[in-house]
Amino acid sequence: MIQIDGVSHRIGGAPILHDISTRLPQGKLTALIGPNGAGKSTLLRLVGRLEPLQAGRITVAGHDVATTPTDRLARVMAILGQQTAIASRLRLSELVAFGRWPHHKGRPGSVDRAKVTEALDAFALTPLAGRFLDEVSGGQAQRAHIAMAVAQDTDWLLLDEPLNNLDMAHARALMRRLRAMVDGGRSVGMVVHEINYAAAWADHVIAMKNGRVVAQGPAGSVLTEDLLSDLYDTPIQIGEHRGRPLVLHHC
Ligand SMILES: Nc1ncnc2c1ncn2[C@@H]1O[C@H](COP(=O)(O)OP(=O)(O)OP(=O)(O)O)[C@@H](O)[C@H]1O
Repeated sequence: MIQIDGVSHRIGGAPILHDISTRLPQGKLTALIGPNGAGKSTLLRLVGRLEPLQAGRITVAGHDVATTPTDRLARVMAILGQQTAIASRLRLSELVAFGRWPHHKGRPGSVDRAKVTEALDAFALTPLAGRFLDEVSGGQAQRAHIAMAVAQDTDWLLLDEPLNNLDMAHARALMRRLRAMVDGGRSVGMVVHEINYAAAWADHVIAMKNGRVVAQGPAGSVLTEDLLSDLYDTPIQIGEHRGRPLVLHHC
């Protein structure tokens, strides 16, 4: 479980997160939803220690993110943030291989190479493995970054808007893969904008607005017409497709 207790955060003096307490359950796919600027990325970055905690406490599978050594934490949790500032003169295979660093610390072995090959294959990147990042499309680069996080082979995987730039087929393939990882015992937390991906695949949903958690629980209990209409300040209807909620908001 990821436990978040009393987390508040300011950027340049401006309050961004207000006393957030929530949890991401173990062995589930958790979707963080909410309008632009709600604080989803900031919260995920604090969990993934991409930003230092200012107030409150976060533990990941019992490891306090404020005090656990980086190499220990990197074998428990992989995080892919929204802004990835990685050198573009890097081949896709090299980028994905970075995911193995916490395991081999500079001396990759056969298991590390196998995991990289597996991750490249899983995201249909094998034919592009020798290309540089600035020689592939936005969606292909996005898949390579996700493959890097998956290659890290951690119990927890945190992804900030991983569906960005992905076409329908690759988005569905990613969600199926994340679902399979969760069904195999891993835990996933992801920021999702396209609400129907949360509706179709998430077990647990955390809804945020104005730096606060406004609802949390099983997908079916959070993805209701009233709650989503309030959350996004827009009229939303909920239908049903194959026993899951289908969110209608296009007209
Ligand atoms: N570096 C920064 N400097 C100043 N304000 C920031 C900075 N980063 C984020 N913020 C502000 O913090 C708030 C929360 O941003 P955050 O990116 O966490 O929201 P979000 O829910 O992930 O939004 P989105 O869906 O648009 O990605 C926003 O009001 C944003 O403008």
